[in-house]
Amino acid sequence: MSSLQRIPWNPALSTTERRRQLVALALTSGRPVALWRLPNAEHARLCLSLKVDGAYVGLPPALEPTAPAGFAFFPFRDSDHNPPLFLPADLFFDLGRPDEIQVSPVAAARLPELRQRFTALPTAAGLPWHVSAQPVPATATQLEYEALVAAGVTAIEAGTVQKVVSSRAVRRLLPAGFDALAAFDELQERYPNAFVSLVSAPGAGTWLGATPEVLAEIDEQHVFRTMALAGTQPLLPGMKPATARWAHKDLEEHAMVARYIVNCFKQLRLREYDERGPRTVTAGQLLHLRTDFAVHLREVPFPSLGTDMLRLLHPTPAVGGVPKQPALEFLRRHEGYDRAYYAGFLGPVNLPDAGQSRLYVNLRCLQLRPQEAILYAGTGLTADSEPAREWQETELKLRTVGAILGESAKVSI
Ligand SMILES: C=C(O[C@@H]1C=C(C(=O)O)C=C[C@H]1O)C(=O)O
Repeated sequence: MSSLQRIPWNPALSTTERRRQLVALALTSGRPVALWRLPNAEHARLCLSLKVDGAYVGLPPALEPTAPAGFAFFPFRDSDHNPPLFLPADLFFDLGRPDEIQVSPVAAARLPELRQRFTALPTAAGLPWHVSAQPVPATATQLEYEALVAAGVTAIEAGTVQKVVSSRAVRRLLPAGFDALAAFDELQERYPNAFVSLVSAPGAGTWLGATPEVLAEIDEQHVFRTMALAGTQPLLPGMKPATARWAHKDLEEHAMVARYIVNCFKQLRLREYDERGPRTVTAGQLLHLRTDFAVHLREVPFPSLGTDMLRLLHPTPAVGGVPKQPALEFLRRHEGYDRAYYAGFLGPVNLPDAGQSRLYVNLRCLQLRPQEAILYAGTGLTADSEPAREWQETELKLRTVGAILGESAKVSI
């Protein structure tokens, strides 16, 4: 367990400049950095790792309070191309407490050197964000995406799968003068109830997003939570979430995710969970159906519940399908591109304190490249899916993170 030590810190810089220079400290020395803002929180937090290869791990992180503190960044599918990352918290900065910085024993031992490097950093230079070494993914045209949806429906009709979540990538030019930190701030402002993140790591590249979906969290009250989030419609002017009506297809798609979560609890022989929903929630300009699950960890003798559930849950049928393996196999064969960290999961583990972890599904996100952004979106398919409507749903989902790119052009290939 890495016990962080609080150190008073008062450089002659504003909070925003402190954040920027900490990011610069990481990036100019080839190190990973993560910046995030929890739903409905006022301030963002930042975690920086000193050891680059300490970051590469195979398994999803352990969430017990005794496990290392850091930031998890996991791909949709574990592969050499997209390594699962865990960024140990060597430096932890809470923008709500800008006059202190928390350091691991490793960082504490190197403080004089770190302070010196920090002070010597230029303040106006561009930031050398990490760029993924993987090729830019193939992007589907409307025709191609609709053919993928049709293939999914055929697989459902044939009984190979009950549900599968198809997705696609889109390339957009970055607007002139694009600044990833300013974009992060814009996402915070636009989406107060989303988990907003900006992660840059060697091997993974740089990812920015605002997701509505909790995968696994343990809060300060020792409550484990997860959710089924599936079923989507646009939030139209004058519409109230409480009176939204849902199509049979959405209810069915949602029920499959909720049932999957209940099955994960069953596999662990845990009966003491609280289930609420489904109810309608807003996520940007969209409405979703959501069922919340909670377990009071003080009331069940199950200290590893968070860790075990995380391993069973990912990827849930909100982003993969049912049954899991045939759905993943369908996607591997038909989807035609590498999702990389889209639909993976990310978030702080044992931060800001031991016993608190918050992992989210990496949705409504983009990958940053030097001149362009790659945006990702998917839709759950059932037997009733209509290809043109599913395309339209991906267009709507792309607007969440796409909003920060303004009217920037699509990259035509
Ligand atoms: C796959 C995405 O979203 C997921 C799929 C949803 C659906 O099919 O209705 C809804 C929310 C998310 O669980 C995405 O945003 O790319």
